[in-house]
Amino acid sequence: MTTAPIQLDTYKLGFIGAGKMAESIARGVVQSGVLHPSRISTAHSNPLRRSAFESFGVKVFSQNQQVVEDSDVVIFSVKPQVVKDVVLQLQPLLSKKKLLVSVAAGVKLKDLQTWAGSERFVRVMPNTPAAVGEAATVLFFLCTLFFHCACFCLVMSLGGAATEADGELISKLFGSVGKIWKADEKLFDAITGLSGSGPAYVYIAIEALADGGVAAGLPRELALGLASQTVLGAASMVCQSGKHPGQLKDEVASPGGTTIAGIHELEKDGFRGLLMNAVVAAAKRSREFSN
Ligand SMILES: NC(=O)C1=CN([C@@H]2O[C@H](COP(=O)(O)OP(=O)(O)OC[C@H]3O[C@@H](n4cnc5c(N)ncnc54)[C@H](O)[C@@H]3O)[C@@H](O)[C@H]2O)C=CC1
Ligand SMILES: O=C(O)[C@@H]1CCC=N1
Repeated sequence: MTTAPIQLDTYKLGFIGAGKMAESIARGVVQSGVLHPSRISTAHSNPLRRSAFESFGVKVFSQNQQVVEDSDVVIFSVKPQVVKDVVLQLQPLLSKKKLLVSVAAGVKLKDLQTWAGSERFVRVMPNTPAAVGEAATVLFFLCTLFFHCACFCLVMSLGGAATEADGELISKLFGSVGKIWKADEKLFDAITGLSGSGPAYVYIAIEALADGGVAAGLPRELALGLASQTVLGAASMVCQSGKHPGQLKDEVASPGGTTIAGIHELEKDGFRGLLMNAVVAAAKRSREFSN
């Protein structure tokens, strides 16, 4: 049975779970111009959550069912602990005409498809810098085997009812709020521990760098501005220079200078190991969410 294509220029997007991740995606998508806010909806009973979305033109219903009925693409953005109940509750409305997406950490695609009674499901691991168009997003979807122009095209994997066009739609949507990658689902826990949770590690680093500036005598506002711009600049150098971060680090550390004195302190206290441990621990926690 062929899957009805979703019209790129008219489809409507709904979020089940109007929280921080949903808001970040919605803000980024609207900011990018890919979707007008009138084509986006969600539902919440909390006035603060409602006004957060209504403030940039998103329609806020009172019930999840209304969101599903109003949407062609439905993003499940509730916590992993509740996603099963939420999908099961909405299952009667999740027709094959709708493209379903989950951003929930650790929840496996096969389980999502079972609960939804639909294989037209895509797993996505974004992060909150989507709100400013700088997300790191990874996609995984099972796609049907199909022949295209007499050549054989095996996209990702077999068995799903998501189509290549569905994958292109999701790639365009999340590509509008940052960079996208595709990866096998078995990597998703590690991906979640690194890029899903990673912004929080960097926020702590920025806060600590600013505290260091204050400890060295800087006014708080100047210290925070310098810390955040330094991290933004360093990340931009890695993304744009094509150089390895180790080389970029060596380019800053002058012999007998200030930087190597600071690096020595970091290395003495296991800075690298601490960051590695954070990613590994978050990936482990993500694995705990799967059935
Ligand atoms: N916050 C982040 O940086 C990231 C979050 N995620 C994933 O996104 C999902 C949401 O995470 P957050 O936005 O951080 O959590 P959140 O707690 O900010 O948002 C979840 C929202 O769902 C609502 N909710 C709870 N039960 C509901 C129900 N039955 N029907 C409708 N809404 C319901 C809650 O009131 C809350 O507003 C999680 O699965 C998480 O793993 C993925 C990547 C990054
Ligand atoms: O902390 C969490 O569980 C979510 C998933 C990745 C980032 N935030």
